Amino acid sequence: MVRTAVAFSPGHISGYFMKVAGESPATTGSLGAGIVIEEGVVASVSTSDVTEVVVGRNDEKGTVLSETAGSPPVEYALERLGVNARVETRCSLPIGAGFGLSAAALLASITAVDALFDLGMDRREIAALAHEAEVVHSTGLGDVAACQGGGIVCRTTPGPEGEIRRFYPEEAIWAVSFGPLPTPEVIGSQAQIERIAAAFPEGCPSDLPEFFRLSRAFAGRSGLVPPEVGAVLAACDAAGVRASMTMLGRGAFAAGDGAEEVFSRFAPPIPLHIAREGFRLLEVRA
Ligand SMILES: Nc1ncnc2c1ncn2[C@@H]1O[C@H](COP(=O)(O)OP(=O)(O)O)[C@@H](O)[C@H]1O
Ligand SMILES: CC(C)(COP(=O)(O)O)[C@@H](O)C(=O)O
Repeated sequence: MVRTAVAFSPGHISGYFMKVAGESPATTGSLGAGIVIEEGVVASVSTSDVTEVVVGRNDEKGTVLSETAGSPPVEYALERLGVNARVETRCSLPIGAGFGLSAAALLASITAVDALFDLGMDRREIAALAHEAEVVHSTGLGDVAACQGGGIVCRTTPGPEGEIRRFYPEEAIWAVSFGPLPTPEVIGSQAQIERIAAAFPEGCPSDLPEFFRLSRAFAGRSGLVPPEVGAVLAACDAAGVRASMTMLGRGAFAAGDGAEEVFSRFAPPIPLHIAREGFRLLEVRA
């Protein structure tokens, strides 16, 4: 009989980050700040003789936009756990566009695998394996650490066990996306990593306006802002809207009145919500 476990993880938009290279994946990661968003990934994991991962994307109404086979980081995690399963991930945000969906897919999938196979993993073990898979595949450095909880997150030491501060503003967040920016190409380049480190701001933001100020200063100095994102940010400046670039994706995010209107001049604005909680199991069904 096929059994299925379903789990969810929020996504995460980095406003700014800096890579910290350790001797192992566990000690490698990033420092930085970002927003954990309720728009994440649901993973349904079912018993199966062979491992198969299907990556699905829906619109807000549930209509399937795309379905592709395979996810190297998720397959890596299953292999490390020594299990075979059918994994189906569902998200609505675009993949590879700076919304931390690789980390969300890993956290949701591992949480569901743990429940399905009664592996007895605790939250720290689930996060440690998700982080390892992210680092090994260069798909992320700090998103797993962030998605252990909700809110606006500031990470001052690397890894899921690092120092993390959170606060929970009520503001609505908006995003626009012009497509992916391959994370491995950026975090795998020494020149880019050095420039990013030089742009990294000191300290943690104490409120949302300060988070946007620090993120925006970082984006400007990082050399990562493509022209189409630069145009959106300039329009936000002109309208007095707090905004910055989604790291690492070709897009922007913003808060407050006016954000939706300014973004709608460039691409369909995507409404986002600041998450209150991190990854979690939803159900196990026979
Ligand atoms: N929803 C998802 N389900 C399964 N795997 C995913 C998902 N999103 C991303 N991945 C994996 O991560 C890779 C992209 O990583 P990355 O560029 O860091 O994406 P993101 O910016 O969305 O975190 C994809 O090629 C895929 O292997
Ligand atoms: C910015 C990034 C290195 C990648 O983020 P994403 O493209 O969303 O996977 C993130 O993991 C971080 O360390 O802050």
